[in-house]
Amino acid sequence: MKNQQTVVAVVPAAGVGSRMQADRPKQYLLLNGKTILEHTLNALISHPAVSRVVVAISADDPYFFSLPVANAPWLTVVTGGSERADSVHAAVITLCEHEWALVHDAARPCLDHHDIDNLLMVIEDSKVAGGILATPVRDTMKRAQVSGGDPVVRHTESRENLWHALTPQLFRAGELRQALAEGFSQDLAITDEASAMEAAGYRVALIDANPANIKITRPADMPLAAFYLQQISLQNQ
Ligand SMILES: Nc1ccn([C@@H]2O[C@H](COP(=O)(O)OP(=O)(O)OP(=O)(O)O)[C@@H](O)[C@H]2O)c(=O)n1
Ligand SMILES: C[C@](O)(CO)[C@H](O)COP(=O)(O)O
Repeated sequence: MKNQQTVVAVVPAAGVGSRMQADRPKQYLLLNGKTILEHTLNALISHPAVSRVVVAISADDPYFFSLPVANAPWLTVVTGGSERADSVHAAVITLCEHEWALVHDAARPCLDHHDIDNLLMVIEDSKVAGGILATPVRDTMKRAQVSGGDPVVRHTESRENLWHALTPQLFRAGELRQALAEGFSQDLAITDEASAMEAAGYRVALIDANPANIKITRPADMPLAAFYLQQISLQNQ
């Protein structure tokens, strides 16, 4: 069937980056001479399996169209929404239903092609609807007791079979679009594509991935991401 193996990257880039406390949304902060968003778009479109990219930006984004990449023939721009899931949905509805949506945070520029290769293998796995890059939790996990003052430990959570979900997350566009719509209608907290797919009853593969694929969230993440980007650049030489 047409489009069954076509992979389209979907990049939610409409956030404000409030936790970064910068003078602009974090995806437009510079790392090693380029914006975080440019690094992320390049990491995706330079992979041979990625045919094109759909990026969701905020309606009042004053930065995006000043970037050289804004005129790329392989790039489609849509208007994002109030939550990340709304931005993803706005992009996914532009795909054909049998195309594969490779959804990846704009804020994760340290993505290497080896991890994309491993994730794409789920396309051949009939036992799952898709998959996500993830890393096993390393630290002891504490549940906090919130009682108005400084947080204190309520209890220690078991970290057995506990993983950090990363992105990209890969699903058929038609199934993901439907799962997101159902999640919206049920007021689900959809913080990643897999949570919508899980709620819709699909099996989702966990693909053990490079922990360098961090989501740039707070100022302390910037020097670490700069280092990881340099390491990826050296590996690709
Ligand atoms: N309404 C939104 C919110 C977030 N995102 C995107 O989703 C990704 C992951 O979200 P997060 O790291 O939370 O980014 P922000 O929401 O911008 O950060 P913060 O929560 O600190 O404001 C980011 O690339 C962000 O641009 C989006 O496209 N649309
Ligand atoms: C999608 C994600 O990056 C997986 O860990 C994460 O859920 C995004 O959360 P955020 O609060 O929108 O950054």
